[in-house]
Amino acid sequence: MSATTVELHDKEFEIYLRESQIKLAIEKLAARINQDYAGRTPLFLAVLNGSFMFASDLMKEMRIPCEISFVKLASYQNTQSTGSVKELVGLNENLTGRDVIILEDIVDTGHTVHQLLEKLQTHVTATIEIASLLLKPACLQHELQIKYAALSIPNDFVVGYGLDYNGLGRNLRHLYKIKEA
Ligand SMILES: O=P(O)(O)OC[C@H]1O[C@H](OP(=O)(O)OP(=O)(O)O)[C@H](O)[C@@H]1O
Ligand SMILES: Nc1nc2[nH]cnc2c(=O)[nH]1
Repeated sequence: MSATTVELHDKEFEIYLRESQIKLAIEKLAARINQDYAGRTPLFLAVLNGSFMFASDLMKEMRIPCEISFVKLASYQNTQSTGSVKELVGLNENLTGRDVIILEDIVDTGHTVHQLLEKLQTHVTATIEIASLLLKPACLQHELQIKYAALSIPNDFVVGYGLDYNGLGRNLRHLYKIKEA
């Protein structure tokens, strides 16, 4: 048993999706990918940090040959402008001709995946798709085709199962949503 509420920093969170529900959704998603990519060897690109737990559990369900690599969109201060721009780090693979599947823990506004897709445009992949554990359809601000979304959720801030609130909560085995004050 684990707690139905957790406190992280100054906020309280209540249980939202149990580990068993998350695992079931990942099994179903993996079954689709196993079927769709039969005869191919997809390369998963998992976006750190949040996706580490999802990536691990999804990989264990893959029954076809596949590879995984971890990338990160790191912020650095642009000296020319006030805004911060992101740099793609960790991409050491040759993506030419590969069937790439981006792995995200959550697609919220879609900014992250949109930026990542832009950065991957210079690579001549065979195919490129997005697989996300969580999708907040009401929050999307980009026209993105998220072919593989394990779970659609409302616009609540969630933590656990890899997702953090200011660094804490990634270790939680269930998913929690912020408690209304
Ligand atoms: O669709 P979006 O609005 O862009 O939000 C989704 C992104 O936000 C989180 O990453 P974050 O930048 O918090 O970094 P983290 O993975 O290290 O927690 C999450 O892991 C996604 O990458
Ligand atoms: N932890 C966490 N990170 C996010 N990034 C974008 N949306 C979310 C969310 O709901 N929770």
